[in-house]
Amino acid sequence: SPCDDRYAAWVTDREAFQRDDEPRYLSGLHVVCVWKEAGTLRLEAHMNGVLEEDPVRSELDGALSLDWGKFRKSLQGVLRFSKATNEWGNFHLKQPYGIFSEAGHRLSSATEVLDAGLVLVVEGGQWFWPPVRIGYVRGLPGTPYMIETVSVQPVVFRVRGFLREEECSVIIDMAESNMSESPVVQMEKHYRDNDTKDFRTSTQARLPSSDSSLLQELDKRISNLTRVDVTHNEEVQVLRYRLGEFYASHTDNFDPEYYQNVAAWPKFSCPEISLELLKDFIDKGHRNRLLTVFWYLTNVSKGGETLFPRADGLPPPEDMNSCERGLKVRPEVGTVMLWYSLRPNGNGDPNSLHASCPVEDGKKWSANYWVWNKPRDFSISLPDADVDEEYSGEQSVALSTVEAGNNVSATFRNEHPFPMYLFWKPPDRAQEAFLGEISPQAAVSMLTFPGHIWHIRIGADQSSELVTAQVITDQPKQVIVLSSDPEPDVDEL
Ligand SMILES: O=C(O)CCC(=O)C(=O)O
Ligand SMILES: [Fe+2]
Repeated sequence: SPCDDRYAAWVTDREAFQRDDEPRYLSGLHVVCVWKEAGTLRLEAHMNGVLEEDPVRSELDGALSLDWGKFRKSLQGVLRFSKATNEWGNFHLKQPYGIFSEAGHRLSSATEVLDAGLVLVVEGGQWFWPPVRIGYVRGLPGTPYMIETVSVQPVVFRVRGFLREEECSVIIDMAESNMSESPVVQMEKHYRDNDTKDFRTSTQARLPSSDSSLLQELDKRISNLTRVDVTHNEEVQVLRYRLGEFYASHTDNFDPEYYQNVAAWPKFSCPEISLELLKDFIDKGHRNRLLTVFWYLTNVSKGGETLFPRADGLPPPEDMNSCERGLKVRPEVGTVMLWYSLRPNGNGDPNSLHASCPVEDGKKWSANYWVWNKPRDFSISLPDADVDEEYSGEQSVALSTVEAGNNVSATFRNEHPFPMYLFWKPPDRAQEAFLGEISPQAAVSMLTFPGHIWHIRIGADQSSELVTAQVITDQPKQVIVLSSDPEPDVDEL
């Protein structure tokens, strides 16, 4: 198909799925190529985000390109998904599926789909970054940020240097005078035998964006990262953990199974949400937290890691307070993590379980930035996709994009007999992003942008000796060979 050389950035390696207790694919995210040939629309679809030897192929009547509603219906037919792929019933509350270009634009006509050629179809209705594989790094178009995959199940990314250190201190200052005990909406399953204090001991403050131009700017920066509109986010929740404080393993989304009898709960531990609202506010599961952008506002010298106990294919932990097993992410000031609590099909992802390990030295400041799959304003109801085939989606997100074609593929080849270490140097940031080792006689490729600066060092930390700094030019494919210049041998002269 005409998309053959574009698939690689959008499909995830089958080997990257480490769990043997669930399917090795991304449920509900389909990578689809659409093109016109002699008046017919041709389609090739790699279902559920993995490259298939035998992709779904189909032809549609060319006239469909004039009728968005029928086009959507036919595309859904070819991809053979139905609203029933969602596990919570009440399908009229499920949101219509979304069709996006590679740049993350929500498409709203068949002409746009044909122009895009390659599209991502997301059953859950909102953009979803495919993880591709652990260690995969992609540049966020139009920005200096690099998105690094740190886990595939759950889907977790890291973006270093996303917040400036000065921004982090301003946020801490804003929060410091407003700290209160962190509320926990305890799952019904747990509330009987758990006291909130055994579950979470940090303190928190909510900061409304309306109070701060910095927070408004961050709303935009984050929406550009998530490709989800700013109307979907909660007020940021700043967290402070002092020595020994922690948060046991939990998921950030709400599983409706656990919230069926809210009014009957003897103790309701989240004063922010009124009882009457709670049942409705999740639309019986269809209105939910989609993802978390987690901000590290300080470094932590010991402990305080964010733990994903089910990463690396691990079984569900028996002890929600244990920090023994799992993927541990070390807080670094200015870094943000992005993880998805829902799968692309809109269902909850139990692998997204995570915790904050106890701080063992100093203090940890961080923040939750929760993004929902639907707008937070309950008065905005999305149309029922069954009756509204004309649905063109919510308003498109304002993205600071350059054309996807401005990506540069840079290959660093190490011809030395020892490993070298690759760092990306964000503009106006002191902290560099460590992006991996290049073994002797090996090469590493990165998606990057003209003007990006890469540092090659002899050790894996930023204080080790700088061998060279490389500025990316605007050539689409660049090979940077790391070899020692032949030095004149003084003895022989
Ligand atoms: O502090 C962390 O690393 C995680 C905190 C968290 O998951 C939460 O507050 O929901
Ligand atoms: Fe959390």
